[in-house]
Amino acid sequence: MHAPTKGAVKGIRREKTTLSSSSDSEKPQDPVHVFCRLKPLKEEDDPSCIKVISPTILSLSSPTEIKAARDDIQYIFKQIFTPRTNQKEIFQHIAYPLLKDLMSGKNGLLFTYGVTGSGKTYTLTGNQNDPGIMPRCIDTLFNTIDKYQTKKFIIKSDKMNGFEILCDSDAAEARNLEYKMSARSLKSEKRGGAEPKQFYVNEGMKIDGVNENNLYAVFVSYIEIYNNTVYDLLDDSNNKVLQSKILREDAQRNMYVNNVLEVEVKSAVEAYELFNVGQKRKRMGHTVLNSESSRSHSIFNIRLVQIVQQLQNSEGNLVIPECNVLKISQLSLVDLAGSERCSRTKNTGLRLKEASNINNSLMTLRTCMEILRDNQLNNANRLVPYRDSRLTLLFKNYFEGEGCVHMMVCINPAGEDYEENQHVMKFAEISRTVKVNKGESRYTPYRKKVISKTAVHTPLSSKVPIVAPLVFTPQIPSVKLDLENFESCDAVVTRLLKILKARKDNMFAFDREVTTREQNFRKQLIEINHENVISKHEIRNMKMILKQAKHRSQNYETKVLNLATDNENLALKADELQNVIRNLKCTIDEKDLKINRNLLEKERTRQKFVIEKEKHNQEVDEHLRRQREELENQMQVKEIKLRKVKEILEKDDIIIEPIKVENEMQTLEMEFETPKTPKTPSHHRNTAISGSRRRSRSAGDVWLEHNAVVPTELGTVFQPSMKKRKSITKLSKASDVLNPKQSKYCLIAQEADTEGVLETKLYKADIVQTCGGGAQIIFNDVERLRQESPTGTPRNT
Ligand SMILES: Nc1ncnc2c1ncn2[C@@H]1O[C@H](COP(=O)(O)OP(=O)(O)OP(=O)(O)O)[C@@H](O)[C@H]1O
Repeated sequence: MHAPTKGAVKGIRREKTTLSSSSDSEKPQDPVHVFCRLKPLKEEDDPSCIKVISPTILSLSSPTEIKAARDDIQYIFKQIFTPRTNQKEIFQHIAYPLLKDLMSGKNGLLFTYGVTGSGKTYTLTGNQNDPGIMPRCIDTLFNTIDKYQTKKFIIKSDKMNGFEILCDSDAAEARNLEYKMSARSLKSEKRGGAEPKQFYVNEGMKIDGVNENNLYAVFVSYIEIYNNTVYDLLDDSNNKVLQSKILREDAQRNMYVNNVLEVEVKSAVEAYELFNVGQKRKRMGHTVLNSESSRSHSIFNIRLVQIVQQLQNSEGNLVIPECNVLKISQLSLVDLAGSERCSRTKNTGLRLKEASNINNSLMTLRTCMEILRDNQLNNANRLVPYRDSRLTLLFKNYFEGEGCVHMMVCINPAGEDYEENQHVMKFAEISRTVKVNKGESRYTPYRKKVISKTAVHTPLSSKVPIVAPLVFTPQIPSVKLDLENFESCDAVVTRLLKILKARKDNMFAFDREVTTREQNFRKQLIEINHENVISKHEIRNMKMILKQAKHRSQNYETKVLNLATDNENLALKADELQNVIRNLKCTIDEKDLKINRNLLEKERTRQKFVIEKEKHNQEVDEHLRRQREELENQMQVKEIKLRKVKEILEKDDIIIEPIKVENEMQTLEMEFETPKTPKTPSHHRNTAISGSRRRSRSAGDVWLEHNAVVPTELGTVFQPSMKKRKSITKLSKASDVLNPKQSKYCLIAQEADTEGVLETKLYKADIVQTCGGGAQIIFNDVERLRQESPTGTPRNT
């Protein structure tokens, strides 16, 4: 299988050899021609999902049960062929124009696309009674070039997607070899009882306008792409299993199958036989939907090579090309495997793997078409993923380079194919809008290796001077004597004598000439011999060089092969890495999703916490408010009590000396606080607001005033009333408490905080004499005096 040949050709004057010199961007373009063929329904009144509206428009409608849910969708094609259209009409409309292009040196691609069992193989191959596109193409081609063909093996594939011309003797040798081989195989066929060959009736169609000045040779190859691997169906290497082939790019960046067998065929029968050989090797399988389903994509390739004797120049006149040129064109007929839904086919195991590979490659084809269309419509520059599948990689040149592309969409209108037909129609719709460059005739120069036997000259022969033949003169004439006439006899004898005399005179000169020539000849012989020896030596050297060159070329070939394999492996690795990248991207996406989910969760928790906090703060505030109210209530109660104490004190005529208020700005707060400790027995409990009895009693008590610090002068109104007292700063001697007159003890402590609040605490106690002669101090009251500065200035204490 070889890809279309394109690109400028070295060594040829363009104006003489190519018909167009426009740049790629200016090249005229053609859309992909998309045709549609409808397969006959099993029964005429079976429900159909297709309605033909016009020769170019059809509508696809859903089967009856879900019809209400969706509307009919219309699709446009270049031409629609109804079930009544026969194979010949299909050939004439679809393949004939491509054959014409082939004859004029342009490339063409024709492929069938559709759901499994929709009639792709039937359209392309047909059967013995009703041949399809492929056999008709071969017939028509050979009917056209019949007597203008080259002798076999004059043109030979160079195994690098190009062709070369062999000399007559090499070609004859190759023909002999083939003849012997075919005789041998014929014998073995006869012995083995080979299968009868299939033939069909050639309808004698021809293509008009063949250039009778050119010589033609046809080469065919047949490959299949099975599970994304390329195989040569005509492989003659006697291997039991077909070896996979790699795809390579030639010097003009055309894709081709490396080492594929291209067989030169001289008749339609030969070509069709080869097709049958390949067909037997093609992977077919039985599926639920088709008893003979193609499990691979198959590509039958016809390459036409023309030895161009005359060319048309830009004015349309015929001219003789300046150098030998070949015109190479090809037509690829592709039978794609059918797209299928596994749920319908119920495939398992190998069939399932095949189906997934088929669907993947068709998916890649669709993606390529979509991106191509996007690039063309929107001037985008997206990378077309040809490399994702062998199928698309092989046909890359058709979509990127030159060549007319025809696509036959095969449709089974049966209702159960509705869903799959929808996908097929969408693909057809996309393909219809993709444009490819219009095909152009391309020419390749070649060097003819013809060695004409008549023209063989040794280098010496040209040096040898042309010498006149050596003749001994004068020649002796033939004489006739008339014996009856003595006089005439005498005259003749006299003439003869003269001649003999002259010959005798010439004899020495002739002798000399002979000797000279002999010497010259000898010299020449020696020279020739010498040259011969040199030539032999040279030939030996040349042979050595040739051998080395061959060796080198073999090494290069091996290297190239290895590199190609490496390249293939790298491409595979790249594919794998792409997959890894895809998977990693998926993982990253998943992780991103997780992170986002976590962030969301965190935010939710934070909001919950804020709400909780607010709630808690409200509760604390409420609690504090309640406590404050409670304290205020207690304060009110205490104030009432204080007021009552005051009234009592006023009644008892206790004079409280007014204390001069030094700072009018100072507010005075006096607080009598009863400790909230559990109540002590009543005889120890003497508070500042206890009854008048205690007050009057205490008036006579002697106090032991214990100032732990030097108290600050408060200058307050209320002062502890201790008329009789002894002041100490340190309780160090026992006699201080053992004095029986002292019955009261008061410890004075003062504290100031940073905001200027000064608090004086009086811890009051009874001094009780113990029976052991000691004394016990029992605390029973605390008086607190708080003094606040309205300015809040801290006081020095
Ligand atoms: N237009 C037609 N007229 C008559 N018979 C047809 C037509 N199209 C298809 N058939 C028949 O339908 C059957 C399936 O067709 P075919 O094998 O060509 O399908 P396919 O699309 O190549 O399937 P697969 O993708 O599975 O290889 C065959 O028996 C074929 O003869």
